Amino acid sequence: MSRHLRIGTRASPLAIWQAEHVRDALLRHHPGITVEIVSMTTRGDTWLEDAPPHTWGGKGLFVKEIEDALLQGQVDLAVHSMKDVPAQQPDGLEIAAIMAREDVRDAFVSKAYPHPDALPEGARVGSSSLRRRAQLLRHHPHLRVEDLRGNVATRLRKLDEGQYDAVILAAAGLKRLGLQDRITHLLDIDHSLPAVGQGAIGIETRSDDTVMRGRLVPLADADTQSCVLAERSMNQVLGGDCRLPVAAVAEWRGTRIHLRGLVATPDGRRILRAEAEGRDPAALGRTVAEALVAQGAAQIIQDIRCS
Ligand SMILES: NCc1[nH]cc(CCC(=O)O)c1CC(=O)O
Repeated sequence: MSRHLRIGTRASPLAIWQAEHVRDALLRHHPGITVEIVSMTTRGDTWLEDAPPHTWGGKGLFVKEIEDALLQGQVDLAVHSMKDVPAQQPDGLEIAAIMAREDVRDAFVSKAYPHPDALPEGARVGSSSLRRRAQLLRHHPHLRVEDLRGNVATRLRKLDEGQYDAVILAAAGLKRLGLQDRITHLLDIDHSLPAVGQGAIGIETRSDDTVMRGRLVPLADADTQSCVLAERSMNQVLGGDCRLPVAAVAEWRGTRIHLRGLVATPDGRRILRAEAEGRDPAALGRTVAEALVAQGAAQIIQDIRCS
């Protein structure tokens, strides 16, 4: 039983923060082990072409290389933002633990404008997410939503340089990096329904590594895990991933999980919504997905895939 664990992660400052967070929790729960962080560059990090993310092709742009390292035994764990993790893991791998969720909301960041309502006609808002674009345009059709890529610091720098009047980022990333002061306004969940898994950190291992799975048990947060499972179950039925305008957020309400889901056209003109409550996360996800499909969600997703 190895006492030296290697964590595979992307190299961005946020990914490193998350890997260190997992390392610190492992060291707290398992005195006597040592942990090494192995950072690697993924296709999602190096993509430079001027094509919108939903056309990049292939799911899991940010996780594939790390999963390969895990399968080949070069690392023992992989730490991901659950938002970037596809619905299905490759054979032999599984998400063994999901940690307690950070703020699930999207954050509006701007120097001149306190709120999206204050943006003038034609203002440039940076976001490469079709999900954020659609929901913003729904209420503010007069805005110009423009592509914005790079890690959190890069996106803020592009805002500061004046390339945009505002940008939208996950609150979780800003808070983890100590950049919460940059948040101008936290977007209400009903105005910007978050991405599936947003704000949650997942830890992936080899399915046959029972020792590692045992060590991860104390790091898991059962409430977050069931919420993210409900969101992912909805997404799996829809065949969605983080590049599509699909959103979902689940939360516990007493003894039941409440799940809200959304599918939109990229221009925000059509927004389908469904919600339900239940105790079984997977069944709840399917229920909400089926309610969206009944409203035409499958056709919207199909149209985007083929465009
Ligand atoms: N798509 C990249 C990505 N993956 C996870 C986060 C934020 C952290 C999180 O949601 O856990 C981000 C950046 C962003 O959307 O602002």
